[in-house]
Amino acid sequence: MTAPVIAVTSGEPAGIGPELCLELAGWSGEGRPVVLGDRELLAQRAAMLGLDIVLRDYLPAVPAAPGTLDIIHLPLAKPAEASILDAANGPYVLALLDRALAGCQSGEFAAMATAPVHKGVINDAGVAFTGHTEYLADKTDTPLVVMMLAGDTERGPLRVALATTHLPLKDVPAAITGELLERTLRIVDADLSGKYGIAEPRILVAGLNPHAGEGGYLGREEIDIIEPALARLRGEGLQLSGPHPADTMFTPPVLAGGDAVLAMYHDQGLTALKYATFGNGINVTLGLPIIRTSVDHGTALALAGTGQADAGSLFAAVSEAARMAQRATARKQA
Ligand SMILES: NC(=O)C1=CN([C@@H]2O[C@H](COP(=O)(O)OP(=O)(O)OC[C@H]3O[C@@H](n4cnc5c(N)ncnc54)[C@H](O)[C@@H]3O)[C@@H](O)[C@H]2O)C=CC1
Ligand SMILES: NCC(=O)COP(=O)(O)O
Repeated sequence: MTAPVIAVTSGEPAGIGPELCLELAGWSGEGRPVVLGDRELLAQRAAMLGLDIVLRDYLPAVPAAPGTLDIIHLPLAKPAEASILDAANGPYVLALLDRALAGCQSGEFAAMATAPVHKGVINDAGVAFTGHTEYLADKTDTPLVVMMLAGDTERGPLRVALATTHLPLKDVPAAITGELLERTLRIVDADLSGKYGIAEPRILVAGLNPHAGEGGYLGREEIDIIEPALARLRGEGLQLSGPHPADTMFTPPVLAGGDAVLAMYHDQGLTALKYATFGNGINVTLGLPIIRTSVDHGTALALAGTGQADAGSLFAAVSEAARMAQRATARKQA
C-alpha cells in the first residue's frame, strides 16, 4: 500500500506551527506529510533555528527524501515575525485550511493534520471563527461534528469527546439537549468503529452537575435530559454507561469500562485529558466527510522561534491521520 498523503497546515505564522512542521523533514513514520505554508516563512524559521533542511515543492511522483520537507507554497499577506500576531495574515491561515480541505475532497490528500491557529487574530481580521472544528463543519455542510481529543497513557489510550465545544460556560446547560446528545453519541459510536476500528465501542457519559446531580438535589439535567437520551440510544444497541460523576470518571477503574468518554463541556473533559497526555495527545474531528486530526495545543506564541516547542503532538496527529486513512482504504477494498 502506498503511504497516504497527509496535508499538514502550518497554522498561525507567528506561532510554533511553522517550526513544528519543519521537524517533519525526512519523516519516516506513517503516511507522507506535505506541509502547506509560505516557503519564505518556513525557510526563515529554519534559518533562525539553524536547521539544515531542503524545502522542496511537493510532487506526488517524487518520493520523500531524507532531510527534505515537501511543501505546497501559499503566500503570506505580510512577512510574519515569530511571536508577533498580525491580523493581516488571518486570511492566509484560512487559505491553508481551504487548500487542505479541497485536496482531501478531491482525493489529492488522504487526510489533513492541522498545526495550531490563533482564534483571536482571525476574529481580529474580521472573520468570525471559533475553531477548525466549526470551520470545517461549515465548509463541508456538515450539520454536526464532534471534537474528540485522544492520547496515550501508561494504562492505554484515553479518548475524550465533547458534547459542547467553544461555548461560554454560562451557555452550556441550555445547549445540552436530548437531541444533541443523541446525535453526538451516534457520531462518536460510528467513528470509533469507522476511524478507530473498534467493533463495539463502549462510551462513558459524564453528568453535567457535581455528583451527576446528586439525585436531582444538585441539578436536574441528568434526570431530565441525559438519562432519557442514554436510554433511547441503548435501545438502538449503543453501549453506554452513565451519567457518571465527572470528578471520578477519569479514575482508572471507571476508565477501564469504556473506549471513550463523552464530556458535557470543553474543560470538563480536556483538563483531565491534557493532564494525562500533553505532549502526545491529538484532536480529531468526528463526523466530517474527510479525515482531520490536529495537535492538542495552541500557538504558544512565547515559544515561537525558540526551538523549544515539542513536536510530539504534531507527529502523533500525522501518524493517526495516516492510520485512519489506511483503515478507510481497507474498508473500501473489503
Ligand atoms: N488546534 C488549534 O488550532 C488550537 C489553537 N489554540 C489557540 O492557541 C492560542 C493560545 O492558546 P493557549 O490557551 O495559550 O494554549 P497553548 O497551548 O498555546 O499554550 C499553553 C501552554 O502550553 C505550552 N505549550 C503549548 N504547546 C506546546 C508545545 N508544542 N511544546 C511545549 N509547550 C507547549 C505553552 O508554552 C503554554 O505554556 C489561542 O488562540 C487558542 O485558541 C488552542 C488550542 C488548540
Ligand atoms: N481546545 C481545543 C481547541 O481549541 C482546538 O479547536 P479546533 O481549532 O481544533 O476546533
